[in-house]
Amino acid sequence: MNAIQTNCISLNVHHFKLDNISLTIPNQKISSIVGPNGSGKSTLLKIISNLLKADQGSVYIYEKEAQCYKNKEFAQKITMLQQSKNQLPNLTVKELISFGRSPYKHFFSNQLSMEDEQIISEAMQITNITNYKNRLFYSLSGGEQQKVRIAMALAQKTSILLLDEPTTYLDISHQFEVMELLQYINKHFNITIIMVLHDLQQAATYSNYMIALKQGKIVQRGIPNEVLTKEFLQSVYNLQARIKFEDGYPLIIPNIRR
Ligand SMILES: Nc1ncnc2c1ncn2[C@@H]1O[C@H](COP(=O)(O)OP(=O)(O)OP(=O)(O)O)[C@@H](O)[C@H]1O
Repeated sequence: MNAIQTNCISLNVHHFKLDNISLTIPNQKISSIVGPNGSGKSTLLKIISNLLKADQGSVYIYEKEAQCYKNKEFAQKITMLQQSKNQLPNLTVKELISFGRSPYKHFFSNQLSMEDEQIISEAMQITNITNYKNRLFYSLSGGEQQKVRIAMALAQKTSILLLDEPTTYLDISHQFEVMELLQYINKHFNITIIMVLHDLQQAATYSNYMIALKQGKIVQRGIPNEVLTKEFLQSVYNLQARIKFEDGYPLIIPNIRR
């Protein structure tokens, strides 16, 4: 079974059109959506996560149409971490993570159950942020904040996690820390991960499947080694470059005139 399937999704936003997107996202794998700025990656992620409604087409989550899920049921299946800039709530780390339990609460209950406490504590351990649990979220560094957001998503106990540019604004070591954490979550908890990434080297290294958009259309999809080629860089990014592998890691070396 696929985690997600979209059938002929289209959406017009002002001068932009997301055009006839049909794709399948494999279950329990890591998939990345790549493509130039403004190609429609975030828009596609928002449609999948029900934050935006397509003009045409349909989204299926585990073979059930997204529109047919009740809100709480949907929030127990899929969650999305949006781009992180300017989202600095005045809450402690633990308070923020406890919001991840909202889809499991009764209408009249605000109390955390023993089970909630255990799940929150486990989410903090996995992401290695237990020491910050009483710190105010806004006082943390960008890398620490991103781990808290991932912990909140883990506490939500969904089987699908969407992330829009999870490593933007992070230094190179925190970028790899986040990618390794996502890989760990995928492997140990079988969570399907779908992320929008700009770094093609990281996308190819950490993903099982890649989808490339350009001007609102899918232009490539497949396993990373087949997608990331010099022809792909030329046609999708208009970049002349060669790709070299060092210990299995792809290095994109642009043709720069010196
Ligand atoms: N609410 C909106 N109003 C007007 N235009 C929008 C809106 N949302 C998206 N767009 C336009 O749709 C196009 C695709 O945007 P989107 O954010 O999906 O691209 P992206 O591939 O994620 O870009 P980036 O890599 O720069 O984040 C852009 O041209 C953008 O300006």
